[in-house]
Amino acid sequence: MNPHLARLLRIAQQPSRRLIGLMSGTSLDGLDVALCRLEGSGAGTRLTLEQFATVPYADEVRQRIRRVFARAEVSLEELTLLNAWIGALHGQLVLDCLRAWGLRPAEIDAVASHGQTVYHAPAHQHQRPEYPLNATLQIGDGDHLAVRTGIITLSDFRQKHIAAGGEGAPLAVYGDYLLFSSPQEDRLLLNLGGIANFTYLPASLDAAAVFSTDVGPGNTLLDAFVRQHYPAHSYDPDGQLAAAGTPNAPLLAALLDHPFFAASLPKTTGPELFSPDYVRAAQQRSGTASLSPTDLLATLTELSAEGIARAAHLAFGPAPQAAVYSSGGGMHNPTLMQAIARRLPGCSFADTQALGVLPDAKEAVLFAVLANEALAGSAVAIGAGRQRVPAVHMGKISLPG
Ligand SMILES: Nc1ncnc2c1ncn2[C@@H]1O[C@H](COP(=O)(O)OP(=O)(O)OP(=O)(O)O)[C@@H](O)[C@H]1O
Ligand SMILES: CC(=O)N[C@H]1[C@@H]2OC[C@@H](O2)[C@@H](O)[C@@H]1O[C@H](C)C(=O)O
Repeated sequence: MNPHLARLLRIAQQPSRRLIGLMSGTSLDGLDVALCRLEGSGAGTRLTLEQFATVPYADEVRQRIRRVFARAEVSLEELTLLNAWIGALHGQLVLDCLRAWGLRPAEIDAVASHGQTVYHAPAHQHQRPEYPLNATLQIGDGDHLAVRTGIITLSDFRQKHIAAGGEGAPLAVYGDYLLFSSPQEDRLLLNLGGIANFTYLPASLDAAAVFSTDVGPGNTLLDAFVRQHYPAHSYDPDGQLAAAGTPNAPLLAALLDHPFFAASLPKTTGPELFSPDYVRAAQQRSGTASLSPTDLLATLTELSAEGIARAAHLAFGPAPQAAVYSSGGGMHNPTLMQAIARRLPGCSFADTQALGVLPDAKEAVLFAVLANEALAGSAVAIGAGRQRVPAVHMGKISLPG
């Protein structure tokens, strides 16, 4: 037998696994690296986050990704080169983290790599009748990562979700359901990333009622306009710029005038829709093109909060009551968090540290959990009807030799 397959079999049969989860999101701020010990699988999963680091991307890396990120037409050569280059880069960053943590690659059972989303195209968003399907693309090839590190690598998780009828996202629902369900309270796990999304976990523990959905922009529009108007910054530090401005009601109304916000749940989206052009078009329609940068940022902050509230109202009625646990970089933005809390007065707010998982690590941890399920779990059956979540194992397996 191929010795790598024999090792894979041993890893799958072990009572626990040491996995590294990797996530690079829409903010392009860097690679999240989570070293996890996972015991058991499924609802019996016990997670220990042993190490976590966000390795910042050099500007050159961010600039290269931006050449192909969320654009309908790109250089195929650039995309081809980036796919291999990012796979090898992520492999090198894993080796750098292991060295800093005093660990050898042989001490890691597998790497679970999300890669870098470059384009997300659910059918309701691309609306091309000749392609009646959902699609998404993450680059950062798993074989390059496996060969560079010498570690078995699982990657490209979203394709199986789509092949089984999903939109390829949010995948958080699997990890949230396995790690954070509680009979004590209804919970909303709210991720404030470039795109905001939440997972509903009922206190009833009824798996059929569990779902996860994107809700609209999180940080992506805020970041884009901060970079444009305040080149020394890549985001609105602590929401101070937005706090100095005044939300503009006509612009907010124009920004919210899109079918996405009223579309039934679950749904996904991305910067392909919520782009700077989306904002500029809304400014033209509402006659607010000359808005001051702080008023624009104040309005975009309200947009992110309103998208979250409207999805919560769609799901739970006019007065949602749940325990909200936030994660993602947007939770560090007090102006955004206050705008959300104002719209959900019946909810309590904490972050996922209260549930034992570092908020900034949560997405990288998710991919370690997904890999653990692929290696040692059984397909998780969640949701029902339109909110049915594909009960599949996810991740392509790359052997290092
Ligand atoms: N102190 C802060 N004040 C305001 N915003 C912040 C702060 N810290 C982080 N952020 C926001 O969080 C973003 C990074 O968070 P995160 O890593 O969750 O984004 P992401 O990787 O794009 O997430 P996702 O993959 O879910 O899209 C930053 O770009 C910024 O918008
Ligand atoms: C296509 C894609 O990369 N989507 C991301 C994005 O970032 C946040 C939100 O949109 C979420 O749907 C998803 O990532 C998280 C990890 C998810 O799949 O749950």
